[in-house]
Amino acid sequence: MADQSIPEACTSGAAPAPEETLPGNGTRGETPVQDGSGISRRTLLGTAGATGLVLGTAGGAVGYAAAPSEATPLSSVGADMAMFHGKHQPGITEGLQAKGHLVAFDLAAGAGRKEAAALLRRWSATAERLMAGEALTSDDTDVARDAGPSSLTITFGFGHSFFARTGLEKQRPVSLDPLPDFSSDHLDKARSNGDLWVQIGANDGLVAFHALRAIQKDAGAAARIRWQMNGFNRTPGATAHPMTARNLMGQLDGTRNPKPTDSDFDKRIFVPSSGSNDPSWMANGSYAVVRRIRMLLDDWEKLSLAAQENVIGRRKSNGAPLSGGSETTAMDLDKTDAKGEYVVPVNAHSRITRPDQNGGAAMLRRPFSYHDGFDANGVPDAGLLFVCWQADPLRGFVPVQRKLDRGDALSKYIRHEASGLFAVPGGAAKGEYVGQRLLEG
Ligand SMILES: C=CC1=C(C)c2cc3[nH]c(cc4nc(cc5[nH]c(cc1n2)c(C)c5CCC(=O)O)C(CCC(=O)O)=C4C)c(C)c3C=C
Ligand SMILES: [Fe+2]
Repeated sequence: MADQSIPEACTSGAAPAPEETLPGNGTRGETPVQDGSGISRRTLLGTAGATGLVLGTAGGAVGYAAAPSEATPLSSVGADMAMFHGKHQPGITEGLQAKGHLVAFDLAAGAGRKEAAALLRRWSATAERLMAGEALTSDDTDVARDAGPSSLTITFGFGHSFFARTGLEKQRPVSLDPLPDFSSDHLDKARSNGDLWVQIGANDGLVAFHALRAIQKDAGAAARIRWQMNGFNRTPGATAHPMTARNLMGQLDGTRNPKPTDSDFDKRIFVPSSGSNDPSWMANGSYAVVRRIRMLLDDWEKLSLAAQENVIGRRKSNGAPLSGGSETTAMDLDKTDAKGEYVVPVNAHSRITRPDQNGGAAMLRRPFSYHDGFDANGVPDAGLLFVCWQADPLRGFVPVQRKLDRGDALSKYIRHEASGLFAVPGGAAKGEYVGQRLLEG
């Protein structure tokens, strides 16, 4: 298939054109740029190639301009912009970004609801500016200058412990109850959970770091970093056509992700505005399960290609099911070989994770790969920052992970080392900050 795992549904047009540049150090970022046909600039560029220069009405889209004369012309990679305001927070349905930072904070001793509200207000203002490709209002470090918005997204969530710290226990969703223990867990508590969670993604490493640093500085005395993880994916635009991303085992990973065009997508991924057990402040929100999953690459890479393909149940080259066809062909679970054995083994990861094998359980996987160096013996500390999104973790991640725990062929080659579960509220309306309905409700 020639489709990326997650369509770039929420990406707007591009950075503002030069004539939209504001005096001072900011650019006006709220208006997606459209050509006369109403097609966003991103759509046009998608056919022209992702590295082409973005031409605006006055000659070129610009990012981070101190003054028009200093504006840097951007390619579509730099100009692409996700919207901060909306029904859902950004960073859930957009395509995978090249760089990611996952960071959890704990509120400082003495910080409560008031300080948390002020922090979310600061964070939201920062996210809105940076996602629009604007500089910070004060003390900007210039790290992201010249790079444009680069599809930056900043997403905020609340962990189970946040609610007792802020006296908001009555507002804590039942879905935030701790995940069950799984027999294969090797979890490091210091790198798990946290009061607050921030996911930063961008298609430029400097833009992502700049956002991370700004978010950390905004925390001030109100919250301290509990853990931080850094990840990456293939740079969008590296291939002529969008393709499903590969992970560090070399597999196409994301083929069977739910698509925003699926009729039941919203129901599976987002909390409805009414009719669920969730508190009203979670309307249009989602639950993120975060797992740092180390890949035992030295063992994995010793396997033959055929053995690797049996572990997943798909061809490594093109992601096609072992039962035949191409990446998008439906898997034939009943197909047998000459010996009468299933061609997709009974413990193949792709067989046992399917919604139809798990009471309909589905999730949107939006991971980053990570590599944190090699140990003294040359063993890589590398794997997947597995982030999955669902309306209800008890009907998404939990049943599937239970199943994997009982007999996934992949489990010999991975180790779950950290875990988090976060309630990610719906998007902020104009003039609102993320989580306002919880903190001021
Ligand atoms: C509990 C949920 C899951 C964990 C943990 C998980 C880890 C994990 N997965 C891969 C690689 C692949 N996963 C694939 C499919 C797939 N995986 C899950 C869930 C978890 N994976 C689901 C729900 C699915 C889709 C099932 C379906 O609907 O058919 C695939 C196949 C291609 C694809 O569909 O994406 C690969 C490859 C790794 C390497 C990994 C841990 C490191
Ligand atoms: Fe998987």
